[in-house]
Amino acid sequence: MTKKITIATRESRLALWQAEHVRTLLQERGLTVELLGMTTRGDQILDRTLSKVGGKGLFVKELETALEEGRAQLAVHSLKDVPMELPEGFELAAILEREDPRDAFVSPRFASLAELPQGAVVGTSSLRRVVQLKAMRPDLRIEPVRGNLDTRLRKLDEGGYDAIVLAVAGLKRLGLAERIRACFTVEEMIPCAGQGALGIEIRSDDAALREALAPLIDRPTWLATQAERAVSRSLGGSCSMPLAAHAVWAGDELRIDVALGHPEETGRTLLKAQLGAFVRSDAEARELGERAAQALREQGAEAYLA
Ligand SMILES: NCc1[nH]cc(CCC(=O)O)c1CC(=O)O
Repeated sequence: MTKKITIATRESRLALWQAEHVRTLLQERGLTVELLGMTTRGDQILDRTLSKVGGKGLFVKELETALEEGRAQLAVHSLKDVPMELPEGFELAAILEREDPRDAFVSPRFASLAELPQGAVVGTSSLRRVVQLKAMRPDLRIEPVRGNLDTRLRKLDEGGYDAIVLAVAGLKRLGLAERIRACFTVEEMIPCAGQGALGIEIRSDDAALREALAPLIDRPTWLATQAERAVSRSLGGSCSMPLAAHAVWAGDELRIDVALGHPEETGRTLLKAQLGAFVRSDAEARELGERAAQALREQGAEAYLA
């Protein structure tokens, strides 16, 4: 592959960091890479709740059109924003080594969730975070906060919230780690499927590029996120549901933690399960995820799925 490769990317600071990161990795392998910045529908309507306007797929659609039209050859995504089923003709060619998958507690005044006074206002628009926060602290008032990372931090600093919850990985990538007051453990606040990992999407017919990207695949992350995404897919696949799924390796064993809350009655009992298996293949990883989804069903998940 001597041809130039173009990466289609959203223009948020986080998306650009991620695209630059992949550019550097490819340049280190001797490839010539440039970026094509694009504003997606998702970026244009950041003030409305995403689940109400069509979900996270809005962020990837325009990038896929650029791949389809040959204006770019690959797109870099936060894996957690990638729908469970990609459209016909596209695939994830690589998943990179996962960064810190935890969620962060960010506050100008309080050092941790435990220090928040009764009835404090916490900002998050993620239903997954809402249901887990309510399970820990039913007294909190949880308010939506939308926008990219810089916008959300600004809204916190302007005094609209006592604290907000954000992904550690995004804050670290943007050099904002000093804003983190405390990190939730992955058992306290189970991350969503794919959190902290980057996925590289290509056209399925681009075999040469698939081969060029293969060395970037981190096999442990690949298998762990296959299991996590299988949970979501098995329960109906919407990325806006209050579902958490996070898998970690303990030697050759992959252990997965899952949690499901109710999308409207967010204070309802959180369904939780923890399973493990020795996993060597994609099929075994997906089977673990499906068993975890089944464990949630046995606890009554159907009543929680709209
Ligand atoms: N939903 C937005 C989004 N997509 C990816 C990240 C951070 C990076 C990651 O988790 O991989 C964030 C910000 C956040 O959830 O706080």
